[in-house]
Amino acid sequence: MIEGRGLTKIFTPVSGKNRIVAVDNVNIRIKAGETLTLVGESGCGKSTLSRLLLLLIPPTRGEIFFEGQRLTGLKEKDLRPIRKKIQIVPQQPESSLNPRWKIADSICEPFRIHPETLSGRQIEEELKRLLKLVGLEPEQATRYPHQLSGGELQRAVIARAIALKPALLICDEPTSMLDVSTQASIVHLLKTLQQNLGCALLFITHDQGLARVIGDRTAVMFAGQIVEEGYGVFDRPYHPFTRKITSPYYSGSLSALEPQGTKVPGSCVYYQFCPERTEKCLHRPEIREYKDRRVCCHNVSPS
Ligand SMILES: Nc1ncnc2c1ncn2[C@@H]1O[C@H](COP(=O)(O)OP(=O)(O)OP(=O)(O)O)[C@@H](O)[C@H]1O
Repeated sequence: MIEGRGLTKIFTPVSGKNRIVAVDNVNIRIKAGETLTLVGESGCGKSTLSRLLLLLIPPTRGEIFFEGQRLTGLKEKDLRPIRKKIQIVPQQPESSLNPRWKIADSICEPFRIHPETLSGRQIEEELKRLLKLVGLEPEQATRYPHQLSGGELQRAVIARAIALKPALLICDEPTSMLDVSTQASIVHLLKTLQQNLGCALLFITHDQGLARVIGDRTAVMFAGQIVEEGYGVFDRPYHPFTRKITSPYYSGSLSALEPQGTKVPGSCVYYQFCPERTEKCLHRPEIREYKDRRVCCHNVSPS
């Protein structure tokens, strides 16, 4: 349904020095109705990859296809109908809702942006349906964002995101600002909605525990690259980085990675930290199929 080929995003500061390769030659594919969990530590490029797929920023290199249509290079007017089909549930619901608007107005915003979808009376009916779907009371929709809890706000944002019946819902750390019990109810809601609507879900998180709960296919990102992708990634990690982060001794932060030497330009992105590196790793590996996986490592060794 959506596919990124060779996606690369390089941010260049005004000074022109110290360019940041936020996403580095990523191939990603999400099929209709499936869930892909994208997991990786802070700063590895997860949000940048999601912004590329949402067509919010152009790739430096690479192409995006949606339902077989090549999107890169399309004019804005041609992208408009596609934008409706790819929606986001962001990390901080309050910053994506207008504080001066009632919740109902925010939820119905997509119908104003795309007036060809619904009008007048239909919008009122649809609002009632959306509120019910996400578990909000009609009375809560008459309030302003500061009058709702974090979990309620996230439900409102989800209602807005599904209003136009998207084919792909990108959830960028949607529960990281919520307490544990609210997290669980929002994850449950997203999975239920996905089943009911039949949309695909790209669930981005740095929380491995959450990624395990979401299940399905998982992609592990490190330094702008997808280093491993497939089913059962956490139970049977193939890549040394996945093995490191799934080890019971991993503290859950990149600072726990111990450099084994200095960075070598052109080497594998994990070379500096990899205890299993060999001479071959001085040359960057391509991601390749291995049994039920795609792994970016010269020394793939299933555990
Ligand atoms: N607009 C930008 N200009 C310059 N650098 C950027 C920009 N956006 C992101 N970056 C850099 O790109 C890298 C990847 O950032 P990104 O936000 O995609 O990571 P992330 O994995 O989503 O992190 P987090 O989990 O903390 O949100 C980081 O080094 C970040 O500082």
